Amino acid sequence: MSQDADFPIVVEGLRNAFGEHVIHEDLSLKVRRGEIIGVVGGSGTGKSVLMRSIIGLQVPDAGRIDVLGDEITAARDDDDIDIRSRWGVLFQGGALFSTLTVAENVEVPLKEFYPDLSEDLLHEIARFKVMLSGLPPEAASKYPSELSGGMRKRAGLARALALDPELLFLDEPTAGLDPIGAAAFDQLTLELQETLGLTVFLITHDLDTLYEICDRVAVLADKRVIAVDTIPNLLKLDHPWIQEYFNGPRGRAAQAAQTRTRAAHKAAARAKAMDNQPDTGA
Ligand SMILES: Nc1ncnc2c1ncn2[C@@H]1O[C@H](COP(=O)(O)OP(=O)(O)OP(=O)(O)O)[C@@H](O)[C@H]1O
Repeated sequence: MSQDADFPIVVEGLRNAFGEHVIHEDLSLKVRRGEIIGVVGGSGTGKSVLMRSIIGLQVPDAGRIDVLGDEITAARDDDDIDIRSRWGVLFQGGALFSTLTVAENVEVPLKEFYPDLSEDLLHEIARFKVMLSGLPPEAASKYPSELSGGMRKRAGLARALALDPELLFLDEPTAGLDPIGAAAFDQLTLELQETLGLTVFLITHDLDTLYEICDRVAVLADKRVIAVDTIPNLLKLDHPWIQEYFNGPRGRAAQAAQTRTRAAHKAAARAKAMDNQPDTGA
């Protein structure tokens, strides 16, 4: 299999700086097809700048980025990136157009990439994406200001899914959500990844999200990705930030919560299996 089939995102030797302020130096990262990769790091370590570089919104000073086999860093401008329709992005805060309804927001990328679609088909696709994002049908005709924070995130997700992307970029999707809303959003992300076969690049500070749904976690520190691995393997590393992050009080609480969730799932599965046992009358 070719490299881009196995790794839809490949970043090599990336350098980003704003004036004297160097954000990334010789940063490399390979994202595997079909995984949910969590991207973590202290505030200001450049997680969003990395995402913006990958989707061509930030031109790096050096390095090479390939997405789905296309060299993003060779593109002259945004329109030169032919594969923009193959990814969807949920920016921090949703970045919805406030003067458009949720359905109209979802229709924006559809109209851009498929200008010949009929109005009826546009509406139908938008309604389907709204439903896929777990919003009630009536949300389609609402304006962003009429929605709760959690519903706005889902509306942003509906727009990110508009073009049936292969890659989904999520920038702090659970930030600002209550724990129940955050857990529901995590499960939605997992379901979408499993049913649509998405590769998900997920920037987060949310330890529960990392434990619950991420296959691997990339850690940004010292201007580069210092490790990419499963959480159990990251815990074996003795980097101070990794230890403080995953083994600090919040990290341990998230780990304990995951153990409890797994135990509850196992108990439920056992109970279900018992219910399905044939009744021998004994
Ligand atoms: N357009 C810009 N001009 C100048 N500096 C910028 C620009 N964009 C980002 N930066 C700086 O780059 C650094 C990394 O920013 P970025 O938003 O990627 O951090 P982050 O890791 O996503 O942080 P957080 O977790 O707080 O969201 C910050 O110091 C930020 O101020």
